[in-house]
Amino acid sequence: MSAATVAGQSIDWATSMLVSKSGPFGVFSTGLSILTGWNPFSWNPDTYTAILCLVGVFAFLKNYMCQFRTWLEQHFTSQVYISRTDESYDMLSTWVASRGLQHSARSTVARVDGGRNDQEDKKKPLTFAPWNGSFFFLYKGSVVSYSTHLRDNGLQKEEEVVLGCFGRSSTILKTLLQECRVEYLGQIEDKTTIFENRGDAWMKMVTRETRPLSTVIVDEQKQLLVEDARDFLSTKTRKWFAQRALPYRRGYLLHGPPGTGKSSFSLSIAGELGLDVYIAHIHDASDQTLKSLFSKLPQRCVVLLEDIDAVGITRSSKGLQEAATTWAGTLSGLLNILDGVSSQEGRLLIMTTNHVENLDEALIRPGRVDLKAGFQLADANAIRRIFAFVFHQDTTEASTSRGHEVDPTLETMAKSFAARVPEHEFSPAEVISYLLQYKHSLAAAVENAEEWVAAMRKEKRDKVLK
Ligand SMILES: Nc1ncnc2c1ncn2[C@@H]1O[C@H](COP(=O)(O)OP(=O)(O)OP(=O)(O)O)[C@@H](O)[C@H]1O
Repeated sequence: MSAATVAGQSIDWATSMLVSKSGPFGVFSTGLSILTGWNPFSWNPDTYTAILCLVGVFAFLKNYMCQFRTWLEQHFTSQVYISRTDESYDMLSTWVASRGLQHSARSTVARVDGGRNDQEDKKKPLTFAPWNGSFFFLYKGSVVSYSTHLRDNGLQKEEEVVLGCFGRSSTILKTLLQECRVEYLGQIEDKTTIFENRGDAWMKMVTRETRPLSTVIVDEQKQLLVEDARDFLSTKTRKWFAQRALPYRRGYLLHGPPGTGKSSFSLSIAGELGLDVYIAHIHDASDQTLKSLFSKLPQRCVVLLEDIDAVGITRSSKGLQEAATTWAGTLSGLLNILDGVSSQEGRLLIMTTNHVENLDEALIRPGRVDLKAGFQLADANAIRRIFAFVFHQDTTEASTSRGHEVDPTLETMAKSFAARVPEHEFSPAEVISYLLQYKHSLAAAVENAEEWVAAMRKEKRDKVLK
């Protein structure tokens, strides 16, 4: 059949290409006519004209329909807006996911959930969240709409969720969000949530099991720091500060070589006191960004500024000096933020550094830093405790059967191991890393200790020579 016969019209060569059986549209038209019994290429021109008119009318009305929808929303529905960077977003999305509601959304965004890979068979689990569209669900008998879109906040585009319901009262939405909050708090109880800054917003990175303080091998002096923090957060102390109009803030400086447990200790303190941790990466933060970040901190939290020396704040004979650095902020700006009114009440600031001697006095003066704690390379006692700690699980059954007695064999081996590893030469992280190779063989860990020490010494010497 020729193209002209198919169309029933006299047509030019271009049209003939379109409708020719060998062309894509010809194949489409033939397929469509076989499947549905009607063939658009056999319609007369009036039909096309009518369709075009309808499309035109719809295009014309579309704007009015959008305006009408907005008007309806404004006058007959209520909304609650939830920003992606606010923790209420996590509360809502956890609630939505727990009920599988995200499957009602036609368009979803997939993410690998790095925070939930605690089960072996669930490596890199995927989570799906509603994205760029809307869906409806029933909540306590009310229809609730859930829609997401990108909101331009002037600096960047940010995901925003809009919850909506019919009527002028948003009570049902607030009840829903309260329920999300309660459920979320129940799920993160006994866990530590870690936030990091993305630009001037705090993003939840992970919620993980609280690390008990007993798993960080530190000397008795560090226990004083924990007690100080506990006392600071008590209601009595808060009132004491309020009565004297003193800024209710506390600052700690943890200093010492890499791998001695400064970060682990900070996270454990937060866990012990039931606080969330806010890690501020100040290297690429301008003064304005930092100010905005500090003003968004919740009351009662731990703010962690790691490797504070690395941003280029150095001591100088001329006083404050910002060394040649790529840091986007300034020392004076940072000091103002730490002292300033925008800095939230009830926050514990923990700064860590490998080079306390390089820090400017102004940064660590009392008021900004109230207590300092030095972390050292492992001494004999620490080496022995680390050994007992690492191999503790292998002997759990034995120690349980004897109550909570210390396993004498483990103790003897720990002492023997400590006698073979020199004091103040290796960090706890290095010792742990060595022991983990032998997690199923205590005896080999002790036997090969001297060999490991020799290899480590050589490696360190070679590094210095390079
Ligand atoms: N005192 C310690 N007790 C138990 N584990 C430790 C200790 N010190 C280090 N570790 C382990 O070593 C690893 C690194 O420790 P961590 O990051 O806390 O050290 P750090 O002093 O903060 O290092 P850096 O200065 O490089 O940031 C972690 O896995 C931690 O569990």
